[in-house]
Amino acid sequence: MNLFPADPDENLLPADGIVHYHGPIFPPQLADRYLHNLLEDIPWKHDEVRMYGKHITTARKVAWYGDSNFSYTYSGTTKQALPWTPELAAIKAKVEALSGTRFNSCLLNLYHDGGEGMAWHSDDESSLGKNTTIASVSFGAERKFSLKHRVTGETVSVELEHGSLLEMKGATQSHWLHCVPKTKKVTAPRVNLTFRTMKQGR
Ligand SMILES: O=C(O)CCC(=O)C(=O)O
Ligand SMILES: [Fe+2]
Repeated sequence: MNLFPADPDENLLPADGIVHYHGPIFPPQLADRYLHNLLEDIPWKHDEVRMYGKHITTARKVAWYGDSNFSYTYSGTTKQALPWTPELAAIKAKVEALSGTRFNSCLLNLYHDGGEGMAWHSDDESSLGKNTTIASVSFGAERKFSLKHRVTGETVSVELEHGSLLEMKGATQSHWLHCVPKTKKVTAPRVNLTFRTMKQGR
């Protein structure tokens, strides 16, 4: 739990980018319903990535949704976006209303427990464009989300609550890395949705 209610207008970063944490944006019962629906209905698959020339299958599972005819290439693999489910479309509409941004795709991540996380990275692929807004919605177990400045090494962390929204905007992806650290304390699953605006469908 965050001790103070989130202020969506407060910038969590001291410089070189904008991160707004809205806290929970769905009533708890609706957030529970979305979590169960996402766990059951999404065709979760292990992610295949190329790292240091090796083919790696991740422990966490992923799925990719978007407006029709999107394909997306990263780390040497090409993915085809699935069409929005009614629940994802509803979540997207709520996020678009709060952020004032339109999104055309979403990467879903399933962390089965605290033994799974995401390493330091930034979402700065050329397909996303510069100064893109990424809206991150979390359901299930609360996990720490950390940002680290590429040059100064300064870090900022926030606990992402069940049903919460975090926005990364402006120059954030150019100057800051982010990660979801592994933790022994968490034994329950978490689903994260990152809504993105890709430059074009192919
Ligand atoms: O799970 C999260 O909160 C972060 C996910 C993320 O950084 C990504 O999908 O690029
Ligand atoms: Fe990311």
